[in-house]
Amino acid sequence: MTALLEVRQASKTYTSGGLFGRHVVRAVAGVDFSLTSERPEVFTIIGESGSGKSTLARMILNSVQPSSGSILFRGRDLATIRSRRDRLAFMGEVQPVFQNPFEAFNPLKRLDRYLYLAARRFCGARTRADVEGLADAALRKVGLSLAEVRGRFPHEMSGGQLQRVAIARALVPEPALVVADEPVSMIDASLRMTIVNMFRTLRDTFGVSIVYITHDLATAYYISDRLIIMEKGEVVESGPARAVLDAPSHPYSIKLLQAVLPVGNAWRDEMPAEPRPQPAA
Ligand SMILES: Nc1ncnc2c1ncn2[C@@H]1O[C@H](COP(=O)(O)OP(=O)(O)OP(=O)(O)O)[C@@H](O)[C@H]1O
Repeated sequence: MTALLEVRQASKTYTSGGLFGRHVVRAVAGVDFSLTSERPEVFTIIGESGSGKSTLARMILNSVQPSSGSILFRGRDLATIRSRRDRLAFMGEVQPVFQNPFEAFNPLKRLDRYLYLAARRFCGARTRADVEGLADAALRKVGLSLAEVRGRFPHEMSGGQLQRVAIARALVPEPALVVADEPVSMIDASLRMTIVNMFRTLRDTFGVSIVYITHDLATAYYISDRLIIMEKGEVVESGPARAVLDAPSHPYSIKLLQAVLPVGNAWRDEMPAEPRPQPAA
């Protein structure tokens, strides 16, 4: 069975500066992991700022090319995706969710337009009924509906609601994989769990695999099936989430965990009920 995603010895080096001040940064160094296509999971990439998480995420999304190594989606090397048609097909299967929902949307553009555009672009929807039906179905997966979002501008929503719309937009093409780069770090702390729980629902109810990128061990512990911990571009620890976080062995992971565990425990004990997706209209 072909893997959904394979990251094979992926590395990325950035070079900046001129002839005399050349500066080389090894952002990602020889990262290996794979996600099966048989069972959806939440795979988490943990690391502090500058550890290479976002670069790795961009390589998985095919917006940054590895300097060496390769990334395969359903067995196909992303480097071979060149035509517009192939790129659209790939983007329909692998969708991003970014950190800041306020930056993801133009403040002057109504939110429903983003969903309609995704329906036309990725699903080939042409009629108004089809476009609206797809938008509504995606919004219902995150506990919203088109009636609640139609005609509204970004400033009319809270950060948490906006991030749910951003997730809904990513869900329009029914992707197999969502790559979520720090999706809750800009969200009010009281709403974070709602978003994090949503990823669990996507996995369990809608069969979507999630690559969840975070520096936050508490949410990682709560939702991840497996994880890798990155430091300076390298994977320093990997495995089933609970096993790694309950008994970290690398000095960096131990340090990370000691810094946040008391908060994580308190938070875990106070988890709110999981939000339910709404049935289709
Ligand atoms: N386009 C670029 N040009 C040069 N260096 C870069 C570029 N993008 C990232 N880097 C460098 O690569 C390293 C890894 O950055 P990256 O953004 O992937 O880490 P991160 O773990 O996602 O950090 P953060 O959470 O702060 O975004 C950093 O040292 C960063 O400065």
